[in-house]
Amino acid sequence: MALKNINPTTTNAWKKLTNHFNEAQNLNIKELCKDVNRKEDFSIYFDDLLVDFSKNRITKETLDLLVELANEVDLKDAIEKQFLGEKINVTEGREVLHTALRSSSDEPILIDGKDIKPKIQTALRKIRSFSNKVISGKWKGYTGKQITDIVNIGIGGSDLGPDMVVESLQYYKNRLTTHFVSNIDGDHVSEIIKRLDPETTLFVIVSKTFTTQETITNAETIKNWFLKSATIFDIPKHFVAVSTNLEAVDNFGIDKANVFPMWNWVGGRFSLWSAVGLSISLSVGFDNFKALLEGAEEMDLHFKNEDFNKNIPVVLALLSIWYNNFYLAETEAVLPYSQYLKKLPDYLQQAIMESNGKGIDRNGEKVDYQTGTIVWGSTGTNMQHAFMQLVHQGTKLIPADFIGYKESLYGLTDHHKKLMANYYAQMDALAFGKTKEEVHLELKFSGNEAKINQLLPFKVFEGNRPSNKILFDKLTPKSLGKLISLYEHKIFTQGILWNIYSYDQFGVELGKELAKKLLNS
Ligand SMILES: O=P(O)(O)OC[C@H]1O[C@](O)(CO)[C@@H](O)[C@@H]1O
Repeated sequence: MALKNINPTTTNAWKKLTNHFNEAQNLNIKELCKDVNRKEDFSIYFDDLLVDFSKNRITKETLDLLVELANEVDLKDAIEKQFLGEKINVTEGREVLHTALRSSSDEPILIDGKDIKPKIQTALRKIRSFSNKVISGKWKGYTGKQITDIVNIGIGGSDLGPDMVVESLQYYKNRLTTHFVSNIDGDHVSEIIKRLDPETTLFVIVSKTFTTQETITNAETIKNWFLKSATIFDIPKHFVAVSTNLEAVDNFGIDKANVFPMWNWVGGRFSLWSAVGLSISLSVGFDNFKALLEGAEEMDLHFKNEDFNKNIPVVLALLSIWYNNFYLAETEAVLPYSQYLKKLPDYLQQAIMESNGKGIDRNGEKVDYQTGTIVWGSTGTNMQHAFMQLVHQGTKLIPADFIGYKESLYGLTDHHKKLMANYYAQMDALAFGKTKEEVHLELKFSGNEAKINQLLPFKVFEGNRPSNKILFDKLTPKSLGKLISLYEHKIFTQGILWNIYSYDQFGVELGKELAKKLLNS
C-alpha cells in the first residue's frame, strides 16, 4: 500500500496552525521561559540524551497542533510502512530500509517474499572478519608488509557518511591512517597519493552504482599509480569494492572475494550502516562499528514506538516545519560543541537537502508551500568568532540545534567547563537577548555615559531567537549512532508531512548529463 497523499496545507490542523500563528508570532521566548515548569514540559529524556526545546516560540497549543498535523497526514502509518519495507521510494520503485541494517530483532523483513536479514548478517560477518585481518596485520600487501593506510574512494553518500563518522570517532581510532578521496579535482587525489606507499595501502572503492564519474576517475588514477610499482596480480591485496554493480566491479579488475554488498533498498546518503561503512570498521574496529549501529537502532525504536509529543525526531521535525512554513525561516543551523563533529554539517547537508529539496508533491504537482530547509553550520566555539554575529543580530530568523556533550573525552575539565559555558551562553543570548535598559545601565557603569545615545541601538540584542539543546553524556560510537539516526528520522518525518518523496535525487542528474555532453563535444 502506497504512502498517503495529503497536501498538508489542506488539513484542518494546518488551518488551525495558520490561525494560531497569527497570535503565536508575537510569542516571546523570554516571557515563555518565566514559567518554571517550561523546561520540564518541553524536554525529552532518552537514556544518555536530553533534548530541551523550551527555547522555541511555541506553547503547548503549538505543539499539540503540530502533532495533530502529523496525525492528520498519518505519519504513524508512514513510519510503519518504512520499517516494514514497503516500496515508499515510489519514484525509484524501492524500499527504504537503512533501519534494517541495524536491526537486532529476529523479525524477518521481506522483500519480494525473501527475508533480507540473513544477507545483512552475512555482510556484517564479512566486514568483521576483513577488518580484523587488516587491523591485526594478518592481511598483507604485495611485498608482505602490513597495511598502514586506508583510502576510501567515493563521493556523496559513499564518502560523506564514512568520512564524518571516522572524523567524529577519531578518539577511538586504531593504528591505521584513513584518507578520503572524493572530488574529481585531480589535485585532491594527487595530494592523497603523495602521502601513500603502494606496498602498505588498501583502497576501498565505494560506489553503489559504480558508474559515478568522480569515483571511477579517481579509482582509475589510483590504480594506474599503483601499477607503476606493482602488477595486476597484486590488485586483490590492495583493492576492495562496495557496490551493487558486480559487473562493473569485475570489469575494474577487483577480485570477487573482495566485493562487499550494497543493496538498492538502501539510499546512498543513508548507507553508512552497510558495507559503505567499511572504512569506519577498519578505522575504529568492528566492535565500535557495531556500537554505532546499536545506538542507531535505539533511536529507531524510540522513533517507531514513542508518542509524537515525546518523540525526539518527530518533535524536532515539527519545530523545523513551524519555522520553515509559518515563520518562513529559510535556513537552520547545526552547531556541534565538539571539534570531533566538524564534518557533521557537511554530512547533514547531503542527507537533508538531497532528500527534502523537492518542489513536486506525491501527486506529481508543484507544491505551493515551502519544503526542504537549507542546513549549514560549524563547531562551537569557532563559529562564535565567525558567523554567530549574524545569528544574534542579523535580520534573519535562524533556528539552531546546539549539540553538546556533558563530558569531554580527554577529561581536560578546565577546557570543557569553558566550552560548555559557551554552549549554554549562546542559547541564552539568542533566546533572552539584552534589552535597551540593560545596555543603558551597562554603558553607564562602564564609564561610557557620554556615548549612550550613540552606541545603545547597536548593543541591544533582540533575543527571541530559537534553539534546541541536544545534550549527550559523552561522544561514543553508540551516542553518535543515535544522533545520526535522529536526523535521519527527522528527514523522513518532514518528507511525509510535506507530501514529497525524500528518497530520490533526480535534481542532481541534469548537471551530470550536461557535463558529459560538454566533455564529449
Ligand atoms: O555511490 P554512488 O553510486 O557512486 O553515488 C554517489 C552519490 O551520487 C548521488 O547519486 C548523487 O549525488 C548521491 O545520491 C550518491 O550518494
